[in-house]
Amino acid sequence: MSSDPTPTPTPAPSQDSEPDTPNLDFAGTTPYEDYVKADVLTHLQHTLSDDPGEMVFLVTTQVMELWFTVIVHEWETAAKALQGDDVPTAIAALKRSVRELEALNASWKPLGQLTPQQFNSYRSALGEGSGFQSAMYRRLEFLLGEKSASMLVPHRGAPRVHAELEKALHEPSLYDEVLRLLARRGHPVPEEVLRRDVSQRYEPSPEVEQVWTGVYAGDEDDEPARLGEALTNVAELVWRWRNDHLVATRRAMGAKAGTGGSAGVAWLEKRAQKNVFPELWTARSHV
Ligand code: HEM
Ligand SMILES: N[C@@H](CC(=O)c1ccccc1NC=O)C(=O)O
Repeated sequence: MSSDPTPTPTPAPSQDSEPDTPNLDFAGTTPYEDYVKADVLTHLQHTLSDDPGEMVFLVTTQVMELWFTVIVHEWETAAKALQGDDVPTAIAALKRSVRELEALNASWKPLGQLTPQQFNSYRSALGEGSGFQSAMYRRLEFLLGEKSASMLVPHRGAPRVHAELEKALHEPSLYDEVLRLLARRGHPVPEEVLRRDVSQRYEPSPEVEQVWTGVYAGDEDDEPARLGEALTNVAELVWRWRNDHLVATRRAMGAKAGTGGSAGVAWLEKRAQKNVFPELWTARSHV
């Protein structure tokens, strides 16, 4: 009734009256924070200079470290699946890693056109720091077959990192697992390849090249052929990362020596020349 003297109660600002508004009321930290650890992640940006351009250099490096971590996870999933003869699971993980490699490579954008003057504004603050000392990148290279015991040396002072890398050094690479699977499927992979010391760098073999030639000449829908194409996509995108890094470095510092103690661009050029999964490329000449 309009004559009712009782005042209309103001609606309580609770979610009951507005079912579409987000929940604002948490006793402790938000479930988002508990899951994402955004507060930790967004307070790890300790720049070393006063140059405003250093922030994006540091964050890009951190973002790339996170992508390396995801990609290593996918390749370890793929390697384990291959060990269990589960090719579809391996291919699914490799396909995810291809999208992730594309996102990784896209993150070169902010650093791709640094001038020497811009890079110099904070370069000296980096001291002897270098991406060469990235343990996660090293695990990624190890999974591709680029094994090298000397790459563990910089990590002697960090026991957890060293132990993880040492384990990765002695485990078969993703490519070793692929070749073992092909052998189990009746492809003539030589014994010396199957029994190789997996802690050593993988060296291309003419017999393995022949195996891939046979796979490529066969049914394209067969699991080995689909695996070969997924691996070729991975190889191309890793090569692209190395090349984008090389060109960014050439633009930012020319032929100066690297902070990591290498010759810089000349050293990176040599590494970018190498094909990932070499026989997947050379076999194509024989199909
Ligand atoms: C303009 C930016 C960059 C320049 C000028 C540059 C320069 C270099 C140079 C000269 C090297 C050779 C090693 C040495 O330091 O002596 C190197 C290695 C390396 N850098 Fe960078 N870098 C840049 C950005 C990045 C970023 C954003 C990452 C991401 C993590 C990164 C990761 C690496 C890795 C993993 C290596 C070792 C490569 C290998 O072992 O083959 N770099 N970089
Ligand atoms: N190696 C670079 C420095 C550099 O780019 C860097 C330094 C610290 C952490 C990551 C880096 N990225 C790649 O090496 C240089 O020689 O200037």
